[in-house]
Amino acid sequence: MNNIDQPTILIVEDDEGLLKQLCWHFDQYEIITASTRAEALTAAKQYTPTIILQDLGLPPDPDGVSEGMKCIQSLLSLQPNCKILVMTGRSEEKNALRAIELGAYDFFPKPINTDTLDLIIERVIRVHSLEEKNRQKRISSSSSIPNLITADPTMLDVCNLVRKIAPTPITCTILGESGVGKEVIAKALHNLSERADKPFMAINCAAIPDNLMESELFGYEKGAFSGAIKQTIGKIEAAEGGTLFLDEIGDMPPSLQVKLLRFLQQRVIQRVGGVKEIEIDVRVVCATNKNLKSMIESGDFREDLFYRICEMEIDIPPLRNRQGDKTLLARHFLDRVNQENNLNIKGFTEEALNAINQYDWPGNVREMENRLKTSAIMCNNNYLGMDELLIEQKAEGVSTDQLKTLKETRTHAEIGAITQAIAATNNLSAAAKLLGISRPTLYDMIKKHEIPLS
Ligand SMILES: Nc1ncnc2c1ncn2[C@@H]1O[C@H](COP(=O)(O)OP(=O)(O)OP(=O)(O)O)[C@@H](O)[C@H]1O
Repeated sequence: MNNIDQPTILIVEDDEGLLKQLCWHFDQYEIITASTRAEALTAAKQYTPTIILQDLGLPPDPDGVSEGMKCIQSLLSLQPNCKILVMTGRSEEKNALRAIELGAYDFFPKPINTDTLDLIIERVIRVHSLEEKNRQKRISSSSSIPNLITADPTMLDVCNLVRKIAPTPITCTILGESGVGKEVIAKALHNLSERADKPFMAINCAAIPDNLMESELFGYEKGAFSGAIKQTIGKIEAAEGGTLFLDEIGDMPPSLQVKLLRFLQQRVIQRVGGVKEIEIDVRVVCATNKNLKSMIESGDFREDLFYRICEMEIDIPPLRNRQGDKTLLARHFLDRVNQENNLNIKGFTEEALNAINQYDWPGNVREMENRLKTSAIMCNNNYLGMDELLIEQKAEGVSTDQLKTLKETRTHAEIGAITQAIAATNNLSAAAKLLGISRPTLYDMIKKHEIPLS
């Protein structure tokens, strides 16, 4: 990724003499040059410049501004965070203002006064560096939950709830499809509580055979059954003082549901084969992707246990329903894979990013994490593309869950686009430009849809 303290400057200028002069003047920076829109786009993709100095008169319209304006728009849709400084002729103020409307950051007149240009560049570097730091801070602190990245309003509500109930002894059950981050939330409940320095013990009720589950949970005394060669404590006892996370609680065998209920009511256990009652102080957090209420109706889950473990339910939405999270998480995982494997993949191709946003991610965040890990390792280019991502693009057409009223569809699309633009730019002016609307209109829409800004 771009080093914000050592900026890269892309100069887009078709006048060779001026180009040389600028390169010579800015020899303390990393400079890339381009003399056409196509070259500028290729260079922007490859080097992610911080600043772009761009002439408005570019071929095939060197005496007009049409190509220059198009170049600004294309560069900004590719690199919404870069700062474009437009070079204009003395009498081109109107064009300069149009360029600013399109998203350019500033303009300066030709012939170039290098002292003025130096001042502008220094200011732009400072602003860009601050914005970049804020963007990074916002991503890591938006949820204020360690290891949980989100910008989705529903998820941010979940994070608020987690912070509120973490310090309490409430028994929570986290509901949601596989891979949505239920264990991340369970760990957050532990880490944000006073029990944080005590153990967090997780047990996956679906992964342990029924006949071993009781000894796994409650432990056993020596000689309790053949093979019990020494006294062994179970997960509940091992979690003493901390948190016990019962994952896939819907798979708990009925015989053990009674024993678990007794433990939750009396807070004592007996090891298998033992007679002594052992007092235990643990906070219990459960999770499931099953519908416990219908399991109660079919007689597969005890109603009394349900009420014990669901003093508070925390519902985690699937990734496909979260606004802005697909892009945010994809970038987060790509950064992580880059770091962990010493790679330097700069981002996604436009096609790949569209595919990431259109795909439903049935395996949720886990699927995305794994997919990006393998794709990045296969990637030999600067940008991760469709060849590595291997996501099938959705066929055109209307799925049943798209059959909403026109108003609902529009509202959903507006909220999604606004949240994504803000997540991508972390700057309301740039977001408005990216969306092709004015800043006041963006404010009105944020207010209308009650979109949170932090
Ligand atoms: N919001 C998030 N930000 C970053 N990483 C996340 C997020 N949510 C989930 N993950 C990562 O995705 C993976 C799956 O998350 P987790 O195990 O918590 O899901 P789960 O809902 O408990 O899955 P299962 O139901 O299969 O047990 C983990 O590696 C986790 O770190």
